[in-house]
Amino acid sequence: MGWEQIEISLPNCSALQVISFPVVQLHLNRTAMRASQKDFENAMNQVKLLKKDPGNEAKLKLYALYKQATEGPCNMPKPGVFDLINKAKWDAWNALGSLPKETARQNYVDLVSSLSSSLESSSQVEPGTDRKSTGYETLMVTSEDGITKIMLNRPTKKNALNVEMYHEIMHALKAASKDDSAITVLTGNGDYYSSGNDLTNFTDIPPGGVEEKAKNGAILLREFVGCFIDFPKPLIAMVNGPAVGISVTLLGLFDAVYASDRATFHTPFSHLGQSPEGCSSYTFPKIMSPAKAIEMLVFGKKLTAGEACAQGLVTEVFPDSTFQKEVWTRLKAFAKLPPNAMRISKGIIRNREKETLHAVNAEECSVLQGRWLSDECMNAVVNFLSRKSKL
Ligand SMILES: CCCCCCCCCC/C=C\CC(=O)SCCNC(=O)CCNC(=O)[C@H](O)C(C)(C)COP(=O)(O)OP(=O)(O)OC[C@H]1O[C@@H](n2cnc3c(N)ncnc32)[C@H](O)[C@@H]1OP(=O)(O)O
Repeated sequence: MGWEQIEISLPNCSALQVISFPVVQLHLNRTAMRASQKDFENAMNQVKLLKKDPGNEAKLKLYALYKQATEGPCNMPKPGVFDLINKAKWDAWNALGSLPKETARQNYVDLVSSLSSSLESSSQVEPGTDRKSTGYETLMVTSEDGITKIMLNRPTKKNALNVEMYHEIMHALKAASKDDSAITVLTGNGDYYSSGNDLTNFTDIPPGGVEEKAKNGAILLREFVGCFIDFPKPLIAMVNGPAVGISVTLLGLFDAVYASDRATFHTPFSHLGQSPEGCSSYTFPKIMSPAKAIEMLVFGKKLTAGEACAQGLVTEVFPDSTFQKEVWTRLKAFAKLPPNAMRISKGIIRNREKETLHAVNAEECSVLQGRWLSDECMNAVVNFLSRKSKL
């Protein structure tokens, strides 16, 4: 059997997003199959024509089904823990166990067919989603009525923060600090506020290896959190849905946090082999008491919006059905207040803590740099990427 590999190039490429798709010339026994060779070949051609990224989970499933359909059960040695992409592919193939080749072939055809229709219909339902609308790839930034709104705009990825998004948020915050708006609002597009750090950030390892990756990650994170510490105007979070990881920890640096009653607040750092960031090791114990902070940051307790409000992390909770209307009405009223008075008052309240916050930020980033190199962290990332675990 002859076969070759092609790679589909996708926007926002990370290592896992260039998982190879197999293209084969098959010489299969038609009579033994439920899906014919022609169906299988058509399905493989259809994959190449997909206009939207089907996502890593689907790509791994396609890879695994293709291997199972053409070679049978996984017979390769298991890749090492740091070989993230090959390990994710191996895990996906191995998970199919002794699934018969014919069934794998049929499942491949069915999966491609469902992907083709769902990707087509989702692009009809949400035109513009995930597309550049304001010069940003991962954000929608608008400024009106004295309010600059920075909206995280990767709804299909639950607004996970990829490296590009970290850079774009820093850029947007710096621009907002200088524009003529009175207040700045951060919110999410879609059903999530944010699922936190994009775990595929861990996959494209530079020539300097994982150490260099971790070092660059710590530099990026320190600069990113620093922008929140230094932001001079009232900064408000509109938490429209569940929030995870760094999107939660940063809330301690906001001046008001309004949440939908659909929102939840989850910092599963120990589960991920990681440690707190966003200055939360300092702000959370102050906001909610050390014991409550430890429940969240060490034991990964997920809070409802009501619980987060009772503990002081959230300013006020609104029913999801009226969340947008009520909060925007309030924000528009805030934005009419004299901007200089608001900026100066925020400064008096926040400035004396700034030096401490920068020191905490530096320490948290340095600790995390070490954590990212640990087996605990690597295993958690691999497990998520190979779909063995979710929060
Ligand atoms: C070493 C270099 C580092 C460089 C970066 C430096 C800065 C890092 C600083 C911060 C470090 C850590 C802080 C954190 O934020 S830790 C928290 C990390 N987040 C998670 O662990 C969440 C993982 N996601 C999930 O558990 C689930 O997706 C969910 C959020 C519970 C939602 O589940 P669902 O069933 O409703 O939806 P699902 O199908 O899983 O998701 C839809 C698609 O979105 C993708 N996706 C969601 N969240 C993430 C994520 N955090 N990272 C990457 N991808 C994510 C998911 O994979 C689906 O994609 P696809 O359709 O399969 O392609």
